[in-house]
Amino acid sequence: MSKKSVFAFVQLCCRTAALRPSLLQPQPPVHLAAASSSWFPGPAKTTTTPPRGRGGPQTRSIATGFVLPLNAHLGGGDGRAMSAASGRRQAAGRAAGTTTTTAAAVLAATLLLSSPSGAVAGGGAAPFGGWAAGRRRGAHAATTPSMAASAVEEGVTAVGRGAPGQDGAASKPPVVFVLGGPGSGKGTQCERLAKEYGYVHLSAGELLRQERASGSSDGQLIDDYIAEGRIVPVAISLALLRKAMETSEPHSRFLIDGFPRNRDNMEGWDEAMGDVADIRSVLFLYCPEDVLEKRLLSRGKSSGRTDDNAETAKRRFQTYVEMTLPVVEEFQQKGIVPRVDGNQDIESVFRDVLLGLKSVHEKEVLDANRLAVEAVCTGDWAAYAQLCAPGMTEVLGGGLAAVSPDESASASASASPAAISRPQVRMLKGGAAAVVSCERPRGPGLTGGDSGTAVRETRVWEMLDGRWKCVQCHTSL
Ligand SMILES: Nc1ncnc2c1ncn2[C@@H]1O[C@H](COP(=O)(O)OP(=O)(O)OP(=O)(O)O)[C@@H](O)[C@H]1O
Ligand SMILES: O=c1ccn([C@@H]2O[C@H](COP(=O)(O)O)[C@@H](O)[C@H]2O)c(=O)[nH]1
Repeated sequence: MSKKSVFAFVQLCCRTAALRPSLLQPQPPVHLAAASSSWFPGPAKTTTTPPRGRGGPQTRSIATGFVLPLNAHLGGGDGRAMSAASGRRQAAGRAAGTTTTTAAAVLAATLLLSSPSGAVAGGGAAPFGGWAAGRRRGAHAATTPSMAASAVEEGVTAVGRGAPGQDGAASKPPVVFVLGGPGSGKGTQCERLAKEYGYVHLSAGELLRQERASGSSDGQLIDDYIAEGRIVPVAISLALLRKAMETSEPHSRFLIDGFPRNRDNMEGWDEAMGDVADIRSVLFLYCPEDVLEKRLLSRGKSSGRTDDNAETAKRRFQTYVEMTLPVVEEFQQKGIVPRVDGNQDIESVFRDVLLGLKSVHEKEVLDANRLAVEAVCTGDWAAYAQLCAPGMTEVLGGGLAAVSPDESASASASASPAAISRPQVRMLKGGAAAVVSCERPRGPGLTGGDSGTAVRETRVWEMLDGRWKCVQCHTSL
């Protein structure tokens, strides 16, 4: 791509950069150790920031990393908010009811044999494709401006699931278990979370029904257990779950609906998956039995499910109370169980589900933010583009000299890993957007200051097509 077309692309980015008004409403005060006024500058403040030095408010193209003047109303923070001291670089950042732990160990071996990848839990070959394959830094680093520009164009079309992981650890697939009584709304809520938040929804019950329908040799056994409202032996359900996880797109985040249902499920999971998946949360939907029964009978009019009848519903509820609730309690003692009232309209339940998953989503945003900072500090614009929304803008504080593409490219080769400090996250829009502020090393893209000092950076993130995408970045120098 020629320099001219890079410039035209950058101009287009600047013109089309549209901040969503809802994100720009003044926010209640937040506790920010330093430079709190630059945490989330309201529109009035941004328009009055005087240009300083050679540029005043500027925007850096995500394509090239070099700095351009920004004529829009976006504005930038006061570059002097960062003191040398505060800106110093800081060092980086389980058969139903009867099996035993021994059975879990046998199960683990069975799962290894049945695993298509032959992966050994916790080591050896990558068990979950992109997750254990590690980070993709370096190899993707653009080394010339035109490579960076085309990487952006590819990145823009490559956004969505399947793009590089947004998880800082990037070695274990994140999992949220979803538990609750039969008919409490687990499937309904998971479907929506999957659609809007990019999770892969794995219903253990649905996997069992599919296995039964597939003509599997376990079909009759599965049928009997389901019709009786009992819990299928863990070796079967877990092998199905594991296979589904392994064959999902790389870097998927999983919602596992209706599992683990008893202690054996739990032990089986720990044994086989404890080292290869990261349980982030156990979402629990509670609902009175009479409501559950009504829902199941109503669903039974069209579902075709052999267990959607009054008799099986009663048995399922009993199994839930005797077997599943103790599992929920165990997770609760670990402090990872958001409890949501499932006896509300679907919309209200979803709102509470999002509140329940707030800490999970906060961690995701912080991880994405860390990856973005690393990409900027190492000049890995291809990786950066994957984390940014199309038309994303960057506003830099005053006093900057533009870095040339060549400087950016050569600096990327020698850049050290980025460390961020004092990250602050605030979730917005019911959890679909967030603002993250942190301090970071200056990185290769910024010149004109003491290279040993840090800069304060505030990024606005939005959940777009199931991925966290940076829609704007303000950097105070
Ligand atoms: N909040 C709600 N209010 C009213 N009806 C609901 C609500 N949530 C789900 N339903 C309905 O109740 C029935 C059961 O919901 P859903 O299948 O999501 O529950 P589940 O917990 O996944 O059930 P199971 O464990 O039996 O698979 C469905 O017909 C669904 O449309
Ligand atoms: O891990 C599991 C999940 C499900 N079952 C059996 O399937 C039915 C239906 O499950 P839903 O989650 O309600 O779709 C359940 O009553 C169990 O019999 C299981 O054994 N183990």
